[in-house]
Amino acid sequence: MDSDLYPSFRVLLVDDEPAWLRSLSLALESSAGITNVETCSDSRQVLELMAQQDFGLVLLDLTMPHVSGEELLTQIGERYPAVAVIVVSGLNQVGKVVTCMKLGAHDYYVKTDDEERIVCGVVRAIKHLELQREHKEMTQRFVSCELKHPEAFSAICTADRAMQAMFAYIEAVAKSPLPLLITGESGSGKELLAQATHRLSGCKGEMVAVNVAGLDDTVFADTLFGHLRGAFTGAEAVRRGMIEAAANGTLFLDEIGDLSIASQVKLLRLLQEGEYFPLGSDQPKRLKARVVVATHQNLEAKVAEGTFRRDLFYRLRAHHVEVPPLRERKGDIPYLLDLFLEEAAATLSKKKPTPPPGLVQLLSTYGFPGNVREFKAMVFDAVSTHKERMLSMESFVKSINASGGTVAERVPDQNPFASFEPLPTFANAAEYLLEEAMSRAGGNQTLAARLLGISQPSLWKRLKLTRR
Ligand SMILES: Nc1ncnc2c1ncn2[C@@H]1O[C@H](COP(=O)(O)OP(=O)(O)OP(=O)(O)O)[C@@H](O)[C@H]1O
Repeated sequence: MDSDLYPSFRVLLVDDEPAWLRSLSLALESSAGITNVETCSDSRQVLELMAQQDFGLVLLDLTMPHVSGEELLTQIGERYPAVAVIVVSGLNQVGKVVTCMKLGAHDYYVKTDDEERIVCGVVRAIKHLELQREHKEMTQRFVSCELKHPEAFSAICTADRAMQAMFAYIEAVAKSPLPLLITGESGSGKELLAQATHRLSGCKGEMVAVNVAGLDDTVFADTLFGHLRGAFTGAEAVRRGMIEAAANGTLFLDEIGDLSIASQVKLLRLLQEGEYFPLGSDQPKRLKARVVVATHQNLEAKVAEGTFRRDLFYRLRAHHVEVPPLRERKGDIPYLLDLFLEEAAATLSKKKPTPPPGLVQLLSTYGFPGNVREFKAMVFDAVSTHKERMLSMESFVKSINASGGTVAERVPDQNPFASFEPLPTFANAAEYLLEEAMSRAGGNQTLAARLLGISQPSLWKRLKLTRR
């Protein structure tokens, strides 16, 4: 990109009249030095162009053949919420202006307006976007810095770099009024992160958690919005909704990926309009809570298959963190083991047991489909049944085998045989592998078998063959 171009992002002018496009680009350049401009006279090409280049601002005509300006405005708003759109139309109608502003237009000008006015509006929009980009960059810079409030994350035990970066991001966006989406596998710690976000938000109210999975649409509306007395048969008293309970605090909606389409519409309207009606009331109430949502589902895939609304998805992921599964942060295993041994011993009024040598290595070979929750339950189970000073490996091996014994995927970065010339024979390679596994497992056959992803009898047979 030519650094002499202004602004740093591209500005797209869309109009079916090439003469108007030429005249407007000339005015932008001569009056305001705006040179980073692209023009497009075919509305069908707009989204394709936007997918290819970094546009920050679009000047959009409304009445065009093929795709109308209003339709484009909607699609740009959905796909590129950070891009500002200024409508420049021949239509001088208040109704049109209101519709466009509702669809998310940044500003509206009539073509007959003084050209200078339009240029000034574009300059203002560019300044606004530059500030926004600067803010975003600052936020990203925060991510690499140390935490200002590590105590907010004290309940989350981790030494993982990706987790630390996520904490820094959460610190940077915790005070934002926009929603935060927390994704990650079940049991990976999403609710703990929601609590940390609430603590950092500085909000005086409570964090109110609602698990929306399995709520039918009426129960969802009643739970969130509440109702007046007599709103429906059986509504004998006023019910305060969870939104009100979370006023000046955080409304945490868990399992958002399971929300029915009808309830998705209600949630979208709540976020768009910032107000809601308790059932049976025609008096709107304001949403005064920060909304944080979580799911273990892949929302992008759900949007693609049509079971989650695209517009709601974009609204919810104004800020987004993805919690890595435990198998991708194995370095946390010894710390979590120590924490859970301590917690289990305290809960069960026992002395904290010593973990057997090789336990961390055994656990590192396991994929933990249930993540930290599963690990915690495993440790509590082992501590509750143990009798000696040293914890037995047996309970862990049983738990792993009972869950199907998934061995974590371990693909070496490089083929270890790539540099061999000549190649070892199959028997030689197997022998070296067995020897290495036994040495790493400290002679423990159960562990060595897990390291190799084979059963213990199968390991025993192979050892017998090689030792002949
Ligand atoms: N890093 C961690 N340190 C200590 N405890 C943790 C950690 N991560 C998770 N836990 C514990 O694991 C359990 C599950 O955590 P949490 O409920 O936050 O997971 P989740 O991702 O919200 O699960 P779900 O998707 O099922 O709602 C809780 O008991 C929590 O305290």
